[in-house]
Amino acid sequence: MPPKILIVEDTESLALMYQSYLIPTGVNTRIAYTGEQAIAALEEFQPDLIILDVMLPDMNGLDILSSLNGDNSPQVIVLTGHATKEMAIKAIKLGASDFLEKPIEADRFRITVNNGLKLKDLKQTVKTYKSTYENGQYFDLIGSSAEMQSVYQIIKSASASKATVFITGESGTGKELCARAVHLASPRANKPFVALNCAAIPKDLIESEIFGHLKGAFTGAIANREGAAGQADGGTLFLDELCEMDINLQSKLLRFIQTGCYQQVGSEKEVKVDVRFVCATNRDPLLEVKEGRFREDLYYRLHVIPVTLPPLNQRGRDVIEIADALFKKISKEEGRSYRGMSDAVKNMFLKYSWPGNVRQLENTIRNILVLHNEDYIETNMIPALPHSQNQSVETAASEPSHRVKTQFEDNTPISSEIISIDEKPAEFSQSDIEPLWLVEKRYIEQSIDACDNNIPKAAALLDVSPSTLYRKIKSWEEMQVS
Ligand SMILES: Nc1ncnc2c1ncn2[C@@H]1O[C@H](COP(=O)(O)OP(=O)(O)OP(=O)(O)O)[C@@H](O)[C@H]1O
Repeated sequence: MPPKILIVEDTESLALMYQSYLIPTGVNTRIAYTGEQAIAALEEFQPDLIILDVMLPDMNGLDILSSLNGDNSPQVIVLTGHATKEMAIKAIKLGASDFLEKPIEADRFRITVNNGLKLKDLKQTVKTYKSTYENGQYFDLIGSSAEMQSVYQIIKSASASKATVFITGESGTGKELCARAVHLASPRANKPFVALNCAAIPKDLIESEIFGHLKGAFTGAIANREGAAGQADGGTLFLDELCEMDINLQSKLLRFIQTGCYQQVGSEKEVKVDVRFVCATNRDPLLEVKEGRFREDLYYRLHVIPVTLPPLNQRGRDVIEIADALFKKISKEEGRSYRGMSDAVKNMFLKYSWPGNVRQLENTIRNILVLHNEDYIETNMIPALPHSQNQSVETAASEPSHRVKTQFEDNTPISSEIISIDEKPAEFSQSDIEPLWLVEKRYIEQSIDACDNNIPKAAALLDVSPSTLYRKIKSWEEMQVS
């Protein structure tokens, strides 16, 4: 795909002249005559380079320059008719890659643009190089265990191809981070990465979320809207919790994957895009196929490069590496300082089973940092961690004190919230027993209520992902319908 260049210049004759200088180089250009048009084009056109006039009718071009700070920001060449040394220094300090004074001669203009594009490529290469497995980290995925290294290896091998990556793994194992790594390792890295969580979007809106809609296509469609497929053109479309997608919509998705073409809701017109698909599920996709909830042909179409993320408790010392990185990151976010953690804390982290995987570890670390001021993490600061199903209750309950302690195999007490079995209600009889799903439903509903219907917040406190709650709510609704 040719590089995209945005020319921001309010004098039409100059803008057209710059455009004509660039035509022989084969780049794709767009003109913005005002600051407002430039800001809209940044979002929509996603240029690799901007030629930016400083004096715009509605704003100063340097304000646009200073708002560009993302990793994938375009290179900027600033143009001015009244160059002062101070302004040049200011523009370079704000991140401009070069500065040209008007009137600009064609060859000089082309060389500067060409250098800017080379710099952009170099920046991307450095970024990819730096992010490729280094110090136990591959892009944003932390962990140097053999299990994770083989995941990195698969992503690397598949990076140049457009083949679909199918990620499976328990909730909280990092499927979304993995999908981002697939995108960042690929030649599409500086194009959009669009993530869509199929479980979090109501059934009747998902088609329009993926394909977009025309104004008036359904009640509430008050304007035309581009869907995720259109936004991801040239880049990567990540379909998270894919197995939750309605079976009827799966056939439209299959067609889209096969042909790259789709129709917006309410439109007959075919739209063609170039998208790489990455999808993820925490279900067993073959079981979903077997039970008729997931189309077999779609499964085989998508299941080209499978990546399985291991549960955190199968990644050896990764838990320490991730905990250390998260302590550093979250302490900064919370304005706390962090010096390190004791060996006893590391041991606890290594022995605990982490049923909620990295998400649970992240929540635990935030809890510690919010509730304690100390910068060195000791065992008494770790909150109570829930038992997972594979923990033998007997082991814990058979302690002399009849206390359920923790899941740590050395039975180290870790919390002020240790539950005493002796404290359970004495008169609990068979008639009090309710179906487990009902108890869970009531508890989740109460939790959502307590969080003023804020599902993501309730999910964080319940230590599950929001999609888990959306999925459960959906299944209860379906039970009511049938
Ligand atoms: N290897 C890792 N290194 C650092 N952080 C991680 C790693 N894996 C996951 N995380 C962090 O853990 C959290 C959960 O990760 P993510 O959302 O990618 O999991 P998931 O498998 O997609 O979960 P779900 O299936 O519930 O949607 C995120 O905040 C993510 O940044």
